Amino acid sequence: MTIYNNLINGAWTAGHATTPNTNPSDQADVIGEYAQGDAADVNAAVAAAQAAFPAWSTSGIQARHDALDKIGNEILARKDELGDLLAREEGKTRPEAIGEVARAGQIFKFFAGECLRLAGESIPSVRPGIGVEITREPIGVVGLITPWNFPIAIPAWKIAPALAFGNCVVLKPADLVPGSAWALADIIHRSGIPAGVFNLVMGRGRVIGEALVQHPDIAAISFTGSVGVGRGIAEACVKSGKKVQLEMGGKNPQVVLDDADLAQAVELSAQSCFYSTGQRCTASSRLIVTEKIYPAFIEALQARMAKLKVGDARAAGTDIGPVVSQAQLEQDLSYVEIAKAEGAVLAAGGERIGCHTGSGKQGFFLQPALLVDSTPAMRINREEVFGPVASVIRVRDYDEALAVANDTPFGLSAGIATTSLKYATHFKRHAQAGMVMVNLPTAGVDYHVPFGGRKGSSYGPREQGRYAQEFYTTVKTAYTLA
Ligand SMILES: NC(=O)C1=CN([C@@H]2O[C@H](COP(=O)(O)OP(=O)(O)OC[C@H]3O[C@@H](n4cnc5c(N)ncnc54)[C@H](O)[C@@H]3O)[C@@H](O)[C@H]2O)C=CC1
Ligand SMILES: O=Cc1ccc(S(=O)(=O)O)cc1
Repeated sequence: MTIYNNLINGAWTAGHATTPNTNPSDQADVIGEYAQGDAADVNAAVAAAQAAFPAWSTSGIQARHDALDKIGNEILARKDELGDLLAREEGKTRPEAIGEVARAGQIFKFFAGECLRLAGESIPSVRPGIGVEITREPIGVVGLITPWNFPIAIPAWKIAPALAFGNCVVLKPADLVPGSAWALADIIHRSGIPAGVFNLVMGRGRVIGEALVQHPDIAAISFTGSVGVGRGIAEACVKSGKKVQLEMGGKNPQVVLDDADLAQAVELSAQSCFYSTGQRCTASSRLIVTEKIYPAFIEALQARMAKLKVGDARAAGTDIGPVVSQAQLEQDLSYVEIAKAEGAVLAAGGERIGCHTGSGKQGFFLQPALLVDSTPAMRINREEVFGPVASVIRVRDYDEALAVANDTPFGLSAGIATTSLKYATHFKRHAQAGMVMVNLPTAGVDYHVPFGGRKGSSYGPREQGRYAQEFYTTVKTAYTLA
């Protein structure tokens, strides 16, 4: 079995132990053994990054552009192979996984361009004879902590802006999916960037993640994952004066109005609730449907769900791959039971199934679940499930739909299906979410525009696009006597 080590100061370094990376479509398939680091590895990685920072932060923008562009090109050239690895370790279908890898490549190429576009301002002083310049500088060594649901795109969308703006990086990928992060680290390592600028430390969140968050030489932490862990990280960062950026959960509403195009509303709901096995922070999990279209919508959605093919992530024709892990499968199933106990009616799916390939593979397969007649106060409508489980709430009209959509502690993404310009315009302005979709699934975002939410979903500056510079740079104001 191949052993994949950590990357510290430009050298592949063994951890104190290794963990098998297994395939959620088939637990008998072990992809490799991945290093488990410890606090000493974090200390070594941070020290290497600190040492590399003075040269990298003042290196020319052409050199940084060229390195990021080269990384992006290799990712794109290898998207099929890397996509297959991603589907194997995380359980997205192969086309979804290849799409995610392509996104990662495009992100590196976008931020290669951003190296050249970072600009300052020159402003006259209120005092005659003085010039004022406002510039952006790198912040130092950044700790990046990433989740399992986008094993290459989320590392990419944190690493690329960090490096573009002259920071050094220690990446701690999710314990469940180290393979794609390791492959990305290998590409970055071979791109020619100096030793120590980028470091990879794999291992447990409680060990590696906490050591990064507590480290005095880490200037900033960017985290994507669960609300509980995110809040703890924010508290620790505020205490120690670190900059912090969090992307956490969602309970994204999809409103369907009486005047919606029924076929379009059903398709976008099926896509955003169930594709990628519902394991996207942008997935919709609450379908808020006005009363006249409700019966036809439920019937058509059930018919659409009956056509979804659940199976091995890498098999041709699979629509919905496995749930990522046994623990996540148990969480999904338990929410179906909680919803039923609270009075919702299971109208489709919701049970664990064997693999459709008939090969006897031991995977975590769940038939996508639809719960109808649910009410806003039920736990299924308040807590993030993070699986292919959707609940439907019947409402009278647009006003009630908007109120229910906003009645959540989260605010990442919100969607509306309507043919009315009036309601679409009103919803765009009044939905309490960082991202709003009209006649589109709540999931499915571009890589070159800001990504992030409100309320309990996000904290700190936005990720992605040119807005990423807000987190990965610090502003300097310089006064010069002419
Ligand atoms: N919003 C999102 O994109 C995501 C949300 N989730 C939610 O979180 C739930 C649990 O999934 P997990 O993978 O366990 O998420 P998690 O929040 O535990 O893990 C995310 C990352 O944080 C690290 N981590 C864990 N504990 C840490 C700590 N004390 N200090 C620093 N870093 C730590 C993990 O190793 C991983 O790299 C899911 O069921 C889902 O509801 C999970 C993944 C992504
Ligand atoms: O990388 C994070 C990420 C990527 C894609 C999406 S979406 O499925 O397009 O909404 C969400 C998060």
